[in-house]
Amino acid sequence: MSCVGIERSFGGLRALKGVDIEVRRGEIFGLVGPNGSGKTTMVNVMTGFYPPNKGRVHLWDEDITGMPPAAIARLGVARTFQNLALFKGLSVLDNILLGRHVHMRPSALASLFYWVWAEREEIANRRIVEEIIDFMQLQDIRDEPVETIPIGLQKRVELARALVAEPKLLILDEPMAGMNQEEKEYIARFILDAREERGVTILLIEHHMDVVTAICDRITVLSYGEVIAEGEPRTAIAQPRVIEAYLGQRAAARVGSRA
Ligand SMILES: Nc1ncnc2c1ncn2[C@@H]1O[C@H](COP(=O)(O)OP(=O)(O)OP(=O)(O)O)[C@@H](O)[C@H]1O
Repeated sequence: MSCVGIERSFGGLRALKGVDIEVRRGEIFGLVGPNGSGKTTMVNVMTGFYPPNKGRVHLWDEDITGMPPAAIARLGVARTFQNLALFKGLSVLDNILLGRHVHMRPSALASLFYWVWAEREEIANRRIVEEIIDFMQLQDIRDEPVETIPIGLQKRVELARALVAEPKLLILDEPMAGMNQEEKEYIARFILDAREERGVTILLIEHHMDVVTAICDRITVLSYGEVIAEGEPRTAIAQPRVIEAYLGQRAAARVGSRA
């Protein structure tokens, strides 16, 4: 995916001020930056939730600028959200099955050839869902109501739901938020395996710098809606502008906590 000159404002606030980002096929790409720097807004632009005010978004060779989210999802872009977006009251399995909806046919047409298609589709959907449940090691809790399992596992279910869509590009918005070290390592392993075994390109928004430097091939660092560094993770985060941006945030937090 390549984004060129992306601008996006909310009222008078310029959340993105001409951002260029290129995610190459097959890589694990990190999008980092202090709170409020524009990471989620950028992902919303990429996935069609917020069309940019200026700039173009290409998914490999196709210009997808301004396309609605459902159309972009059908082209192979899946995402998880910063805050969990699972359906309470449904089981783990049903939540994961919902991730297949991008591949389901329009109902009127499907009903015409219902018996032929429905059966074939059902088999295909089940096969991929079972494969992903295995891959994400969720067999033991597949029938549990999703709200009753621990947060770390709920995050894994969300990742599974995104993977059953068989995306070409998977965008993960802070998949490790609120996790302990062991859970973080688990998710990091799954991300690496998703790339190796399933050929998925990954864009990762992540605050844990140890994870970013361990698994990302390249990163872009945003601050106040602008790119302040990019490239190999260790080199990029060691740049003075990046250190300054993060130190500024910590200082602001200290002042805030004293007020
Ligand atoms: N829907 C919106 N309406 C108004 N302002 C918004 C909206 N979405 C984001 N913003 C503002 O745009 C700026 C960038 O926010 P964004 O959520 O993209 O940052 P972020 O880097 O993802 O932050 P965090 O790490 O805290 O999630 C912030 O100042 C935020 O308040």
